Amino acid sequence: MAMAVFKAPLKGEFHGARKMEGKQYKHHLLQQQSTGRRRVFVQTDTGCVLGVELDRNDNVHTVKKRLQIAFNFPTEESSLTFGDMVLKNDLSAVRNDSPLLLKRNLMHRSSSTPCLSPTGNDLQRKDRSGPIEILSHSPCFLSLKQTANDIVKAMKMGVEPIPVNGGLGGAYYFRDEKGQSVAIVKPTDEEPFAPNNPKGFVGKALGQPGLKPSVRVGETGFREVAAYLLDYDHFANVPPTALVKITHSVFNVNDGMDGNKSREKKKLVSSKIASFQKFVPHDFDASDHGTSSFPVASVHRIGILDIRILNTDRHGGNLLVKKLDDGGVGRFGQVELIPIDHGLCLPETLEDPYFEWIHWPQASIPFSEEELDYIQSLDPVKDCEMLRRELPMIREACLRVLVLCTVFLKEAAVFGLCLAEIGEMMTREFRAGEEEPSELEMLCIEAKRLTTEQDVLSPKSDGEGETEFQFDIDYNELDSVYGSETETDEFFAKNPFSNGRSSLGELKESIAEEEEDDEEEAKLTLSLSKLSTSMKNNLSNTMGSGYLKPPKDNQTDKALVSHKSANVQLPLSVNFVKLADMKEVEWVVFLERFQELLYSAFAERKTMTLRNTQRLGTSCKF
Ligand SMILES: Nc1ncnc2c1ncn2[C@@H]1O[C@H](COP(=O)(O)OP(=O)(O)OP(=O)(O)O)[C@@H](O)[C@H]1O
Repeated sequence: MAMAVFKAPLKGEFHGARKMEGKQYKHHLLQQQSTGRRRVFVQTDTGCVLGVELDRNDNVHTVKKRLQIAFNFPTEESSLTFGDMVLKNDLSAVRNDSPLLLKRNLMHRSSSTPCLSPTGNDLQRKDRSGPIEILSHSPCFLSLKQTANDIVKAMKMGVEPIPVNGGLGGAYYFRDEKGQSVAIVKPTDEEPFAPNNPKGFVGKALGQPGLKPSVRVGETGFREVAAYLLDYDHFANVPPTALVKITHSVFNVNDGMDGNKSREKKKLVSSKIASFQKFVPHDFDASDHGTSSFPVASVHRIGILDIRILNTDRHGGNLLVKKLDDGGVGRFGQVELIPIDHGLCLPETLEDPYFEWIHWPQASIPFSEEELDYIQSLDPVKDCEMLRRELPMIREACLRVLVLCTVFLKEAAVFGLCLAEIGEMMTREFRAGEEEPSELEMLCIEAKRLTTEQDVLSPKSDGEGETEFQFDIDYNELDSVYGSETETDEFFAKNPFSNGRSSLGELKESIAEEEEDDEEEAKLTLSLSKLSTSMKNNLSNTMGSGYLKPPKDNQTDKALVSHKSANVQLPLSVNFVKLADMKEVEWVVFLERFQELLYSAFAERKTMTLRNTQRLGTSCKF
């Protein structure tokens, strides 16, 4: 049953348009390589942004020196990071237009540290970039370039952006000369809990675990862009989205990490890294009205995207609805669906997704031939290559989630499962107040167990020079964010956001932790034993009883306490299985084992659906 998903080439028909424009892009890359000149955008962990021109001779040291002058703070006590990578000295991996993060070490930051914006106008003078700079020369963003030009023209005429009232994060409608909204801009440092959030949800530095523990503060913007880039041929209708460096006085800058005081009165100009999405005129969203008028194809296409990117936030408000005709008095005619807000997709670990469409009748209708062709044309390896190229800051952990979910989708579609069935297999259930792993997670747990039994995991194959993923970096990051071991313990004791381990990576192991692991193990075994009979039967039939062995990486991210700041109450979130802690060789074996387990899991799911349909009677068929 396992398909050769990694060998399947991309089919031209779905990706043709972007391929055509690729030549121009390649030319740009070659030019850049030959001169060694690059421009990067350095963002401090409190949100301030500066464009910096690099030449061939630059290294981390020389760049930090320049930043020290510009930002007016000692940069030797800080680290420069680029996605997963902490840059030591060499800058050759850094690509043109990349955003870099300058993080101060903990001892130099306190919650009262003001956001770095020492002399806004000075900074602007040193930074020669324009008011809106798209952080890519890729042809994928050509239409947005025009939108950006229209906005700049309008700004010169005095047309001001309008802050968006709803939502937890800072967002702004930018307008054209006619005063019409043409783009929605969401600065990364105004996300929920980020230092410059305008709605009082503050308290964390960029790079720390955010609203969802598996999505770091300041990293929702590139996810929005990833969703657009992965939506080949606008199959799901994601509005064009780019990462930009944008400068305007409308943006919010707080006085301190924990402060709600913005410097609104001063109205200083500030530069931000932000997601920049085409504004799509619409009539309402999917939470406002009944869903029966939604076209089956639109629901399927959006569902296919949500599955690939493990969207944890597809609620009704994130599906805009545009009426295409007037269906007569009191009736809706044709509508178009526009999926927005993909900031919480591609988490760093497997999470509980949220698929609003899961119980819509459209999701139970089999995929069409065209949809099946599209799914089969997907190539997760090429997707990763493309994302690494376009969004070099993307974390390997996110890419693994993308690969796993795409493999799952492809295999499930070949087997004949419908959208609802696939979504259900990915979704966790709550039983007796406890969250249980989804069927997908159970399969991963088992695949991981089988992987560890392989020869490749013997010490000699512990690959030298293997890629180290962000979990390794996390230890350092957490040390620098939360301090030394003692400080860390104290932090976690005070901060129920964590259960004493990083939500994104384990901290040092200790004897106490092993004891805790035993307890967790017992708890999880109990939890797993309560799993749906489908999974249990299925797994025990195909794998023997060993499958109940619980994972070692169970983590709970607990609620935060005080009002609004990062100490707001957040729901519990459990991490049943990590993907990024596997070395490359283990990951490949894991994927093989995973695919081998799928057939019987799908068969069992199909049997369950049939049983339920028979029990409910034909009237429940859509
Ligand atoms: N591309 C778009 N075109 C038109 N309107 C949009 C677009 N994107 C967002 N909006 C509008 O802006 C509102 C806020 O956007 P969005 O939900 O993406 O922001 P958010 O800050 O992430 O919100 P939340 O905290 O609810 O997740 C949406 O409810 C929608 O009305």
